[in-house]
Amino acid sequence: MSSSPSAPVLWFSVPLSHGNVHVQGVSSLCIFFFDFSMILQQQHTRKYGKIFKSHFGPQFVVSVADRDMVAQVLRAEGDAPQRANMESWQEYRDLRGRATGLISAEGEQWLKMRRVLRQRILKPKDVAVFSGEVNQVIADLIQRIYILRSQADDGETVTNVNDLFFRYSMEGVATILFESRLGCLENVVPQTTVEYIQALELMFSMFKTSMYAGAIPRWLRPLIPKPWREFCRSWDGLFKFSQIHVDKKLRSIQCQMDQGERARGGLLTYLVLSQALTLEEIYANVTEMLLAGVDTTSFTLSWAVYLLARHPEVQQTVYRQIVRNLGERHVPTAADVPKVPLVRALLKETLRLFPVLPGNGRVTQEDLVIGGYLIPKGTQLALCHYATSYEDENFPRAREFRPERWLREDSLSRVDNFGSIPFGYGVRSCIGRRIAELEIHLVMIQLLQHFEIKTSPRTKAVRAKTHGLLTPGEPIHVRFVNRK
Ligand code: HEM
Repeated sequence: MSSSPSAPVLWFSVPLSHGNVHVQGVSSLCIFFFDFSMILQQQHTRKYGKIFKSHFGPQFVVSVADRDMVAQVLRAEGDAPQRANMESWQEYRDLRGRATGLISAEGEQWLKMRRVLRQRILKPKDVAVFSGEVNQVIADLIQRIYILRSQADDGETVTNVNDLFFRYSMEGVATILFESRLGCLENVVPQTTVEYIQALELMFSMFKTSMYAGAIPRWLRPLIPKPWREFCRSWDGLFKFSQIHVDKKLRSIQCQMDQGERARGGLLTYLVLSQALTLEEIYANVTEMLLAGVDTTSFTLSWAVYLLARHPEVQQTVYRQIVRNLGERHVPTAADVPKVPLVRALLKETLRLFPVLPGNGRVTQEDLVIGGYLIPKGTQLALCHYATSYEDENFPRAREFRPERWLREDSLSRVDNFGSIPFGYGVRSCIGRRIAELEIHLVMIQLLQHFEIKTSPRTKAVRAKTHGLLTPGEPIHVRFVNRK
């Protein structure tokens, strides 16, 4: 969009007038995607309006917390939108001679990889073929719930469900990405997987510190070496793990070919055989996808279970639809999901209330006029969809957990709603969305078929906190009670 001469120039701030821009001295951190604490999003939107400017050290960020303005920004995007500055990720990759993956790449490099990957995992029908593999993981998850319950005093409570769902999500996404099982849901988890989990934990535990490290000039690193060292160490661990599994697959494909067999398989086999990406690009992409696909899915599942336990009437309605349309024990596949629209609605409503990525980052690639303000090219934007998700204007009775609002027949629902875009929107939206949906839909159906999920005396009111991602502020404990 071209700049309008009459629009105030947001970048340099403007004298008070209608819709004046406020300069904030708060820390708006540009991390994984964009961590702009959900509390701050809401507080600042109330105080400063739906578009305001913040600064983090020398860096300025324009926050947009309005459904229509967010839609305007995302609809105006070019072919290769730029998310936010990923310099520290890039620097690590340069240092170790590694390639960038979808998250960290920009421009032509990103476009090339996205074109390849989107052919295989972007559409629901592409991932529907993984239903069988995901169901095997779900069978192990349910077994694990029986084991954990049997160890509880009341024979029903599972403590810290996120630990369980973390293992499920990791196993599920790895089954699809590596075409092999990792053993996360077994009693004794293999050592390489334990090491990966440690690297992942390290990555998240010092996320903010490491990003400060990225923002600190290099010459200061000798004085404060730890954050950068840890950042590199965690990436080393993540890359090492992916490389082990990709190489294993390579060897097995080679073996098949040596025996004159045609190698068949899923995503990884396709990537290897098509040679559309270099081997380094394959390592980088599976590393970044695994990183992006585990906590996001597990936190969402933890919240969904928490909400269902606290809203038994909603749970009962969803369960009744499952029994009516699929049966009590039918093992669902992707083809069954449209028959239970309340399960889809449950996921949308969970992500509206607890969007695991509460905001999203973009760098404008052209001058834009948003809300009457000129936003010059190169400005960093924070799209605050946590704030818009809680607006009554976008979602009537927004604080209530009402999955049915997402059903077409619901009188309060609104189609094409940019108020809640937990997977982003457009050409740079989440490439793993369909994988996450498959994993969550199928597991929610089966969990509800097997168990009634109930609060236990240990279930507290859990608040969300931001820690790079929006996470439960404390462990969630619930009872998994056998269905009669
Ligand atoms: C509930 C689960 C998930 C949520 C809420 C989620 C959300 C998001 C969001 C908001 C973005 C940024 C989109 C944008 O900038 O417009 C994103 C990007 C991305 N996600 Fe997810 N995600 C989830 C699961 C997954 C899974 C399972 C995978 C991999 C298998 C994955 C891989 C990625 C990748 C690679 C990107 C970067 C895409 C690009 O830049 O082209 N995500 N995700």
